[in-house]
Amino acid sequence: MSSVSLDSVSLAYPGGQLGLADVDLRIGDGEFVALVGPSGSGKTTLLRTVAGFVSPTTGTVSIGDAEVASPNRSVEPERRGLGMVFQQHAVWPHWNVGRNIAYPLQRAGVPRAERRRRVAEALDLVGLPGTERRDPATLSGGQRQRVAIARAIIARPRVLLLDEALSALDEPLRDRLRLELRALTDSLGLTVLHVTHDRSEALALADRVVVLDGGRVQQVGAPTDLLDRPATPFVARFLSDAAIVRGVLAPGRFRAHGLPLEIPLDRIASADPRTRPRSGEEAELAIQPEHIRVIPDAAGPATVESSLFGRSGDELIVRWSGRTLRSRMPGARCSAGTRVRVEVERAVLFGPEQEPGAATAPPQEPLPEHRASTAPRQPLGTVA
Ligand SMILES: Nc1ncnc2c1ncn2[C@@H]1O[C@H](COP(=O)(O)OP(=O)(O)OP(=O)(O)O)[C@@H](O)[C@H]1O
Repeated sequence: MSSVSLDSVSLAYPGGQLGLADVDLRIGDGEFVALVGPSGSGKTTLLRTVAGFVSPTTGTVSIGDAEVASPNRSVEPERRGLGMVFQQHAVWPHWNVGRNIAYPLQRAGVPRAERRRRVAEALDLVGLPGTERRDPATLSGGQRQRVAIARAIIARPRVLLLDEALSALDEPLRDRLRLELRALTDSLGLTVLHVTHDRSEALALADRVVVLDGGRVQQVGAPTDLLDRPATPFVARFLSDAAIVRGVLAPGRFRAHGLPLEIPLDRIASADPRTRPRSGEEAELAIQPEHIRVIPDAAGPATVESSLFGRSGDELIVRWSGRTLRSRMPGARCSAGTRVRVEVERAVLFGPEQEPGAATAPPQEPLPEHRASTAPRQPLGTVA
């Protein structure tokens, strides 16, 4: 039995904007699933559709065995057996911690003594024992999010919906709460649907990650599958900052267009062996920054344009034949201005049909991780 299912769900907002397009998704009992995608890709819409705040235009939503939404019928959010945590305004400031957490039980008519016992139990679970009488204003941001989590789980929901629930917190608190959240949801056997703009968080926390774009599911898979076998250049670019290089398959090698780069086929995996292009055919390669080796060489054809310090190795932006490439290889240390040569250790091959239109219209959105960095603003991995 699936805990949450969406079958052919589409949703158009009253103004005509497309929120979701033909989404099929099955989330198993006790599974932790993260939803990621660029801004406007439909993450919040999908979560709100499961929650019951919006209704699908076509298709159905089921929780457990019960169909909770279809175009002509919608079960109210509070009758869907869900817990929810949002990024902000999650705790009512005029109520003390205990009353905040007890609210769902109070609405359900649970007697006072039972409410007290369960509030204490929930506070224990989120690591805030004995704080029932505290004013939320006296809590830190992380403690307030723990209160919100306690309130979300107190009614023993079947499914927990998290909308950027950790995003407002600073590192390293966010990191710690991530670990605690995963341990808590595992111990309670909760099914979790977690919306986040943070790709690393999604990959770190989830059993499976759903990548959305334009309201459509682009790929669903375990984190390692998505990184090793992205279904489309978009997924490789979005999740891994992969450079997308177009070229042609020659005997035994891939030859790039507009870049003096040839890669032997034994370093290239196929995204989908059924559609692997043949020799002489046009193709696209996705190359992750972790697989681009930059070697200092005074006679090299490329230059390190910028270098950001990273714990395990520098993050380098390399200018080569009019293109920029990103390299993030463990152990690499290289300063800006260094002449280098570039080697590709691994790449994933796509036939042209795996992303129609990609060859002529690469997405222009900067990668989220680098919005605030000193790296160049143009998207990496697209031919200049
Ligand atoms: N209330 C609304 N009325 C009209 N259009 C909406 C509404 N909410 C969302 N949309 C549109 O639906 C699409 C999906 O939006 P949604 O908020 O689900 O994306 P998202 O992936 O959560 O984005 P973000 O990461 O920016 O929060 C967008 O085109 C958006 O403009």
